[in-house]
Amino acid sequence: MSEAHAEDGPRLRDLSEEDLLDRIFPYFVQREDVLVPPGDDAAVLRAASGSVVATTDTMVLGHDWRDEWSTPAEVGSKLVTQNVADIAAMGARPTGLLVTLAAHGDLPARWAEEFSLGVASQAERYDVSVVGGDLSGAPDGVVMVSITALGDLEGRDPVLRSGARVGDVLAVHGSLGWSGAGWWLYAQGGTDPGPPEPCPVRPAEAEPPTGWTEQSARSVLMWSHRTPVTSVSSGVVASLAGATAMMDLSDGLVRDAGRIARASGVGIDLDRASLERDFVAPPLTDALPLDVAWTQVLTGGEEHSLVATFPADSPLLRDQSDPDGRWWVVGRVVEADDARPRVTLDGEAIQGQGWDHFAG
Ligand SMILES: Nc1ncnc2c1ncn2[C@@H]1O[C@H](COP(=O)(O)OP(=O)(O)OP(=O)(O)O)[C@@H](O)[C@H]1O
Ligand SMILES: Cc1ncc(C[n+]2csc(CCOP(=O)(O)O)c2C)c(N)n1
Ligand SMILES: [Mg+2]
Repeated sequence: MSEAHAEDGPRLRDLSEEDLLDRIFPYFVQREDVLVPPGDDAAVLRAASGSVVATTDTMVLGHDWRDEWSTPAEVGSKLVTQNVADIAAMGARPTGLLVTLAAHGDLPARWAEEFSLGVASQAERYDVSVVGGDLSGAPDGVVMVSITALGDLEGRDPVLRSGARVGDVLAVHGSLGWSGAGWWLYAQGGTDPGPPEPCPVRPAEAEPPTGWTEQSARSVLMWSHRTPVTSVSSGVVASLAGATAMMDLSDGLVRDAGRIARASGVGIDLDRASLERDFVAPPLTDALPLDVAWTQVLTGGEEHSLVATFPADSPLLRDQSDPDGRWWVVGRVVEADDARPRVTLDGEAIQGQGWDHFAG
């Protein structure tokens, strides 16, 4: 909502913290495991299984989003997905979110409200309550938003990065490279051509549609960049099916698979033919040159699909019944070899390693 800056209406500096919270609290629906809702010094949540999964993720204006590209609601929605994906990647379900907004006083109060609305609607998608947060001022021009997410393993063991074993296969749930491709299109100076008719859906939501046009392909990729999605139920299913290691894909397949490989003391060899058949495909190849489509599949960030390793004979890999989409095998776990990079493609080194916050 870049227009919000031009809008009349109060700025944050015109409101007390209570005034702003009074505008924000009504968006947040409390689920039954919330014993003390937002408004006291801290919230109280039921911890049914006796352990709490906890993670946090932050976004900064200019570094993680641009107001020309993303509405405040889309920023809120993406922040929720980033955090929920980390909970899902442990094989847990999210139970509570704590939301922090640190902003300069000239920010329209409407920005904070629409951001909160985006948080609330994406929290609804993942069936998780917003149980509190924090407000802080910031220097001119600075807007930073952050969520701390809590989750419950419901009695399951957590799925760590360190459990991959030689002989396992590496599989991906959801899309690869769509968000990174959207970012690339924006960075090229592109604008979203607008929702195509009929609006296509992403693979985590339903069957991948066919019949893309360049316009519908560009639009869905740019949309995926603004509002990526993850699947909590698929993380739980993977855990129940015996996933040996799991992560959400935030910094690209090669870098994140490298994290599993390092934590597990193994190597991972990606399979070019599988990636080409199942991922270097429409809509990516309708909107991007082929080499860019490959780069985004291998290294595009902010996808928040899940990547996991499984024993090669896991029945889940042949199961196509999950309405949230299936797991696609993209590689295999091999012995670590000091003479080769941790992650290879058909045994060869890969150009480009994915997103790093400080190196860019
Ligand atoms: N400033 C910090 N202090 C303490 N621990 C940190 C800090 N930053 C990150 N960590 C921890 O380091 C680990 C890796 O962090 P990282 O942010 O890369 O993981 P992630 O949340 O899966 O990634 P992403 O932010 O890309 O989704 C996590 O366990 C995280 O809690
Ligand atoms: C304006 C702007 N510039 C660059 C990017 C790209 N970007 C930012 S963070 C990230 C990786 C995931 O971060 P994290 O590990 O914190 O989840 C990527 C690929 C963007 N979204 N907006
Ligand atoms: Mg993660």
